[in-house]
This record gives sequence, C-alpha cells and structure tokens, in this order.
Amino acid sequence: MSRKLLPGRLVVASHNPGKVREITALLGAYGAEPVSAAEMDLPEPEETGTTFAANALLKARQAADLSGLPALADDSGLCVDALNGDPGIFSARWAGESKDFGEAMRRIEAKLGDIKDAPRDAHFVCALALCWPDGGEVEVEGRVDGALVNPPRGDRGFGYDPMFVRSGDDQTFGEIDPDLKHRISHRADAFAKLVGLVF
Ligand SMILES: O=c1nc[nH]c2c1ncn2[C@H]1C[C@H](O)[C@@H](COP(=O)(O)OP(=O)(O)OP(=O)(O)O)O1
Ligand SMILES: [Mg+2]
Repeated sequence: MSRKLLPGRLVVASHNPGKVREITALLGAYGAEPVSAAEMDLPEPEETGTTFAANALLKARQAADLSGLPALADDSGLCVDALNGDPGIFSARWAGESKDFGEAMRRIEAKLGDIKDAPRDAHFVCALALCWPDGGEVEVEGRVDGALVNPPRGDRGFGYDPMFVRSGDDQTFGEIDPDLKHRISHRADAFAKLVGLVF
C-alpha cells in the first residue's frame, strides 16, 4: 500500500537514542515533526518477529495504535557472512541488558576466531516500517556492504559502528562524520526508498 504522508506529527517508534538521532536528522527535510517513543511514553514491545521487516512492522503498528499518530519504526542489525548472518535480528540482544556493544563486538571476533581464514565480509540491514492508525502500512529495506575491522575504532556512532568499514572506505562508521553516515548507511538507503513512496 502506498500513500502520501502529510506534514505533521510522526512518532519515531524506537527506544534507541542513536537511531532516534539518525532518523530525526533524516526526517528533517520532509516537513514531518518527529516525536519520540520516549516523549509519548510508549512501551518497548517484545520483538517476536523472525525477520527485520516483521519486527519493524510490529514496533510501528503498536506505536500507531497507542498514539493515534502515524508511526515510523526501524529494525536493523549487522549480518556477518562467516557467521551465517548472525547477529542479524539479534544484534541488540547480543549486547545484553546492559547494552554492552564492546562485549557484543568481542563475541563476534571470538566466533570468527574459531573459523579458519574466516572471511570478514558483513553488511548492515535496515527495515523501516511506517504504520497509520487506520491500518495502512508501508515497509522498505536498505543495506550497506562492508567488512569488519579489529580492534574497533571510533566513538562517533553507536552499536557496531566501530567495527564496520563500508566497501571502498578506510574509516569505520564510528570514525566518519555522522552527516556522511546519514548519506551512505543502510538507514539512508531504506529512507530513500521510503521517501519515494510516502513523501
Ligand atoms: O547504524 C548502525 N550502527 C551500528 N549498529 C547498528 C546500526 N543499526 C543497527 N545497529 C545494531 C545495534 C542496534 O541495537 C541493533 C538494532 O536492534 P533493534 O531492535 O533494531 O533496535 P534497538 O533495540 O536498539 O532499538 P528499538 O528496537 O527500540 O528501535 O543493531
Ligand atoms: Mg529493539
């Protein structure tokens, strides 16, 4: 289903401050007034889906139903080829309750270390879902390909950014200017597709 989003209030249905920051920056140009899930006091739903798309839709649907406003959710993660796509949809869960991504990155390295000559190719995926209170919904997916570096470098991003270098680049997503990340990331790729459909 495709439709136009009129300018107005839009819930950014995420409890991750790093994502809310990026999505708010990406929305800036489109006349939408982002309101965060925290500002609306929305609960964090359990992510029971088995795909990025299903989890993005579940988060956006709950926020739209509870708030009565259109809601945009992001489900994303890092997929490592040699680990059969892990951590994938479990990317947030690998960091545990304390959201320790240093630990999650060490876990990836430990698993790669167990595989002889493991290739270091990886990609980020971002599913964006936009749901309306009347039941309408749109879902798109973006991706960026790259490789993992060890040790991780840079503190300008969030999550797994310090270990990821986009194909053809030298700096990690943790080192590059955040404005540049907003133009080249999996989230930017998904956003460009969403904008084509609804703005
Ligand atoms: O650009 C990114 N740069 C680095 N790491 C990233 C990125 N994008 C996703 N990631 C990783 C970390 C994040 O925690 C997990 C997503 O998990 P995911 O469930 O979609 O988000 P979340 O639980 O952090 O917040 P919420 O569900 O409230 O939107 O993947
Ligand atoms: Mg989550």
